[in-house]
Amino acid sequence: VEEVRLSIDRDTNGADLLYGLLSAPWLFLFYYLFYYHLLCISLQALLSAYDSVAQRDYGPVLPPLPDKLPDNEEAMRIVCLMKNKQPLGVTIRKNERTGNIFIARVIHGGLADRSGLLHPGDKLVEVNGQKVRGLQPERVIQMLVKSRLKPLFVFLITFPTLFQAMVDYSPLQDPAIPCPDAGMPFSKGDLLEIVDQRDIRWWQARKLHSASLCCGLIPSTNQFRYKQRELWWSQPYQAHTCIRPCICVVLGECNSLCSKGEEEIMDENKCIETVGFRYSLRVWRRKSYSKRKPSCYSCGVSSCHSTSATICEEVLHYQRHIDDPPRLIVLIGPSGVGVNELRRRLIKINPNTYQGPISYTTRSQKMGEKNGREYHFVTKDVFAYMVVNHKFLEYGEHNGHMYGTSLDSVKDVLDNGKICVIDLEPHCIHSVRTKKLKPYIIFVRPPSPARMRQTRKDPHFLANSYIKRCFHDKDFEAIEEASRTMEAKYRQYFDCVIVNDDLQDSCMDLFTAIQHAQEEPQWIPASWFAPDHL
Ligand SMILES: Nc1ncnc2c1ncn2[C@@H]1O[C@H](COP(=O)(O)OP(=O)(O)OP(=O)(O)O)[C@@H](O)[C@H]1O
Repeated sequence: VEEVRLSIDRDTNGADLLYGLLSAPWLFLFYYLFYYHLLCISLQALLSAYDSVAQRDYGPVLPPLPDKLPDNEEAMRIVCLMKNKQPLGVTIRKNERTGNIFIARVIHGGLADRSGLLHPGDKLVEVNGQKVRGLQPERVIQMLVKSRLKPLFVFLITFPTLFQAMVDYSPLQDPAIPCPDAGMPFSKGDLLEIVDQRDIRWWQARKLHSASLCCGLIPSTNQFRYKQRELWWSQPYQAHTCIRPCICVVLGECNSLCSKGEEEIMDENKCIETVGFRYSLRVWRRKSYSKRKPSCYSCGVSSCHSTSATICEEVLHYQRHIDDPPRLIVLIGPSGVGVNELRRRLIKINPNTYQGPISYTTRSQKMGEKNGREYHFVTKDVFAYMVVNHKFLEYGEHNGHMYGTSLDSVKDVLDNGKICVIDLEPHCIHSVRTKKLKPYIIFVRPPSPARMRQTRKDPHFLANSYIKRCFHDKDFEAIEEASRTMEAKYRQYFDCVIVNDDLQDSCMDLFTAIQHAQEEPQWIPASWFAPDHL
């Protein structure tokens, strides 16, 4: 200001004055400093903006995991879907008993289908952090629909599809397999996870509970059927050795207990104390084995069931609910191994928990017997009517009289809340493998013939046993042979195997197995389970 006043006093030209002022070095320095400062500020702002952008987490904020997680972590998934106007394309089902919500169907071509993230059978746990258990399906659908144009987080548990092998398979002996080394051998009863079913002839699977996590090729159901047809046509010239399916057998084929006179078997009349046991039926069975004649009475339902036409059967993990009826306990074993002795002891020790079904017979009622206690006494016509109407799980003839175990008598026991324990011929297994009965099948295996000789001929034991039966030495080899044959053909159906060596130990094993069957989760065919599960 001072400099400008002096210039005016000196009557200086205005333009010169302005020029002088603007070109003054101090002003230039001022501009320079000012712009430099501005530039620094801008750069700083730019860098801090960059930093904050770079540091910012643009990933989804996942809802916290629920407290109770299943042991199998692989089964859990959190799925994030961005919904547009299109419907999600899933239907929901609620298990009324447990309140669990499941995906029932994934509509082909819908959003869920195209995402590949949701599958039928998946259990929904949370939708956007909100628990869904117990909610009505309509409410869950609303929750799914609401999050249009916002990320939709679904916490779910998937159940891998598992199958149980129904045959033995050896790829190295299969001439049809494209690469034998890529094949996966398996045995009846193995649990398989089929990971790829796209190829019509060869699936890819891995074995559960196996040290190797690698997948291998196995024949598809189509390929298996084709092999079966080939096998059928090639008989008797050449048989496939790579697949050993379960082949339908006739009674007597696998039970080769050597001949035994009826006098060696305790007289039926002395067996009034065997109330409710199918003693006569067993006597009849033994007679049939000894004569080795195929019987047409062996089973009420066709024993040549379709499972022989499948390579594997889908299974699911099942935990019996407290309100479910108890599972049917089926004991299977070669004649003479001690199935009846074990069953009788179990029921005798705890008659309030275990019970056998009351059999039907056409023989006349004896003194001291009561209809519906020892047997249901019926006429031949009634019995024939029941046979025709598939009422029996198993039936047969002894001394001109018919004997049979009906499905209804088994249901009566189960409906009373008791655990029904039956013994059955293995080829009749299919008659009990139903959703309602959910049988737990225990195979009773003999110990070595030497141990059998020791235990079965012990006079002290015989004095205390319920059923007194004399064995010859050759019987023990026959029992072992029958057991081997039975196990080879039917082990895919066995849930548990008990070796009947020391009777006390075997009783404990049986008791533990039955408890396990009723209280612990088990693998059961998906067909016994699916409608409630979904
Ligand atoms: N662990 C055991 N130790 C010694 N003896 C046994 C044992 N288990 C069973 N027994 C005896 O073996 C004989 C045959 O048993 P049981 O009648 O129960 O056989 P099963 O398998 O029911 O045969 P079947 O179907 O032909 O009647 C009986 O005398 C029984 O007491």
